Amino acid sequence: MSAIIDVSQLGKQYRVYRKHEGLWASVSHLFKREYSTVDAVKSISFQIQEGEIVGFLGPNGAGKTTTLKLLSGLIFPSSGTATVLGHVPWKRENAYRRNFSLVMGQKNQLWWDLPAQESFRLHQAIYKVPADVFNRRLDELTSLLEVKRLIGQPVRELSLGERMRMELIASLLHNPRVLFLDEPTIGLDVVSQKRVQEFLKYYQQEERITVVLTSHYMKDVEALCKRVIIIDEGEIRHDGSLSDMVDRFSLHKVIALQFSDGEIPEDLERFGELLSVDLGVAKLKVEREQVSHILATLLDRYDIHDITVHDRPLEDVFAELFDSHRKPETEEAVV
Ligand SMILES: Nc1ncnc2c1ncn2[C@@H]1O[C@H](COP(=O)(O)OP(=O)(O)OP(=O)(O)O)[C@@H](O)[C@H]1O
Repeated sequence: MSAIIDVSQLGKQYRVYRKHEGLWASVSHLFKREYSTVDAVKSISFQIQEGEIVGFLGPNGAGKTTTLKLLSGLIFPSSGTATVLGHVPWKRENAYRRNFSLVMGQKNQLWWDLPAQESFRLHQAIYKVPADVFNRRLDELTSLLEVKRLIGQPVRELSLGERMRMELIASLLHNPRVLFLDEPTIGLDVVSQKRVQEFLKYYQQEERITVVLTSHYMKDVEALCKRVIIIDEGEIRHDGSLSDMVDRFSLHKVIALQFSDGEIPEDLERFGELLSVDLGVAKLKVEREQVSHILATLLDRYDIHDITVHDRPLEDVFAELFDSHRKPETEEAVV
């Protein structure tokens, strides 16, 4: 089976204007500008099969949005190739446009001052969706996302969560086969995040569409993605199952302990970092390779009522993985 998304050695460089400190430097650089290049994406390759939902993860500035923009044909690559549904995205063929959608959590595609239903009708016209199909899909999507009563209200009056749900509807009305989601739950409260996650899960399973999702919320990733591609500084660091990712990058585990006498021993920190003590349960962060040795020693040494070993939360695994890669921001971007 050929891949629905096939990316081969794709690269994107941006030209950035180098800014110098001080008035004299600013004036002289008005006449002689200095540029440098940023490798936003460096020769990445991956394939995604039809019906997969893949988390595309990485720290700020890793190259996620750039990759999604390339795959949506919004920008041209500097090197390499890609096809989505057999189309080269940056050729911007109509047949491709009709079959994918890009939703960016930080950008609106809906008209701010108009009710969402007006934007939906515009989409219907652009994508030439027949009236009966459009009405049926709109009815289905607005019920699933529980926003039926809001589609006549100007978008600017909606809450962030309601607006995001409208954005999703707009992106799905023409029944795309591939959906790129860039931070779809950014800024949403926990309840709205969960609603969006549940909708995406249901919709993706029902329609078997292919989804590439970037998110900094690990709850989104845990709820939706079996496979994750991790990108950092424009390069792919991991492509595989979420559980393999945790196994590979999580250097620590957490041991939760409850002592029979309810007391926390004073010397517990000699085994690892004491993360918390809550309702008589002590959580100890220990090196993964030491877990069995530490468990044996603890059981031997103390009278223990209950003991369990957990993986660290995904957020912590990521923070550990990417912590050392932050760069100071000294350059100003130009498009
Ligand atoms: N238009 C642009 N001009 C110059 N540099 C850019 C431009 N867009 C992105 N970059 C740079 O390319 C790199 C990758 O940016 P990108 O937006 O793809 O990262 P990201 O992984 O989506 O980050 P985030 O999680 O913060 O959204 C960054 O160093 C960024 O500063």
